[in-house]
Amino acid sequence: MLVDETRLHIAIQKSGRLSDYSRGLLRDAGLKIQNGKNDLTARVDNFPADLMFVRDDDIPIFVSDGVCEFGIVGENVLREFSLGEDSPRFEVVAQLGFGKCTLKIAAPEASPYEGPQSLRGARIATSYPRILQRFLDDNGIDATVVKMNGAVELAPRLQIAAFICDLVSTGATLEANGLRAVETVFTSEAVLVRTRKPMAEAKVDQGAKLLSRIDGVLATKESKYIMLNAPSEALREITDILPGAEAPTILPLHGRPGHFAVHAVCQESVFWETLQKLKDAGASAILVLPIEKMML
Ligand SMILES: Nc1ncnc2c1ncn2[C@@H]1O[C@H](COP(=O)(O)OP(=O)(O)OP(=O)(O)O)[C@@H](O)[C@H]1O
Ligand SMILES: O=P(O)(O)OC[C@H]1O[C@H](OP(=O)(O)OP(=O)(O)O)[C@H](O)[C@@H]1O
Ligand SMILES: [Mg+2]
Repeated sequence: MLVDETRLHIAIQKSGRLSDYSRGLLRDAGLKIQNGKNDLTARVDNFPADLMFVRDDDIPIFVSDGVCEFGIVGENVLREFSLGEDSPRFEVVAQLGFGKCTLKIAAPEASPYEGPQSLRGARIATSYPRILQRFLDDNGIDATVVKMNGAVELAPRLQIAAFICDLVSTGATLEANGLRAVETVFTSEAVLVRTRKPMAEAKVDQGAKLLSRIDGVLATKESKYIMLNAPSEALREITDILPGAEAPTILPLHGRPGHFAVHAVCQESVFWETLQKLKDAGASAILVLPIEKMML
């Protein structure tokens, strides 16, 4: 499969925090993925692409080497990889809006903390030694980085280290382990990466198509189609209120002189407060519709 010069290879996490979102995104982009939970690859029936289901840590190297032209991975994993490479050969082509988390340094709840200087001479356990070391260097702190591959939150209790540096989203894991965040090191979300290694012309074209579809999927997530009626004197105020709408369509209403229908694609969230403002400005019959597909 890997020698096929016409099919794209896309690496996504096999099982973990990003797996379902990654599959969901590709499905929304129209790719029919057929495989069982234990398969390591899947052929896409209706697009010239094959999926590789791998550990997330392996995705940067696969994309950098060009074994896979695309990958979906957390910025945290990409950064850790990049800090160990002279010239990683990939580029981030889309921020995907899921897998949002923050790499934080945490300390036992009871221990005192007075800023980064409290880390001097301490042992800090992490699965992200390069990102942590860069943070320490940037802050002029001499500390010992202890590499752990998982269950990092246990390190203080096991007296392996006084501090940890791990991913946090809700904070529930820290709390369950009697820890509190003291420093923010790196903020991350899932991204789509593309190899910088030269690829066959057919793949360049297919890659552009894939990216255009994914951009469309991402755009529809926030976007809504708004329809409303309004008297001519309210049109200016109403079009100013519409969030992220460029060039709305304005059509005369049949049988109601001086009244118009306004149609617009809003590329920002439309909240109830916005609808109230539109109504107060004179709009009526306001409809907000989801957008299923969009090609920009
Ligand atoms: N609590 C969280 N909330 C949101 N996103 C997270 C969270 N924890 C991790 N992530 C993001 O999801 C990615 C995958 O996390 P996961 O815990 O599934 O990785 P893993 O255990 O290293 O999996 P693998 O077996 O693929 O190596 C992380 O690299 C990070 O970008
Ligand atoms: O702030 P929270 O919402 O509690 O999330 C943080 C936890 O999530 C991640 O682990 P995950 O649950 O993905 O398991 P893993 O350690 O096996 O990768 C991370 O390593 C933390 O342990
Ligand atoms: Mg991993």
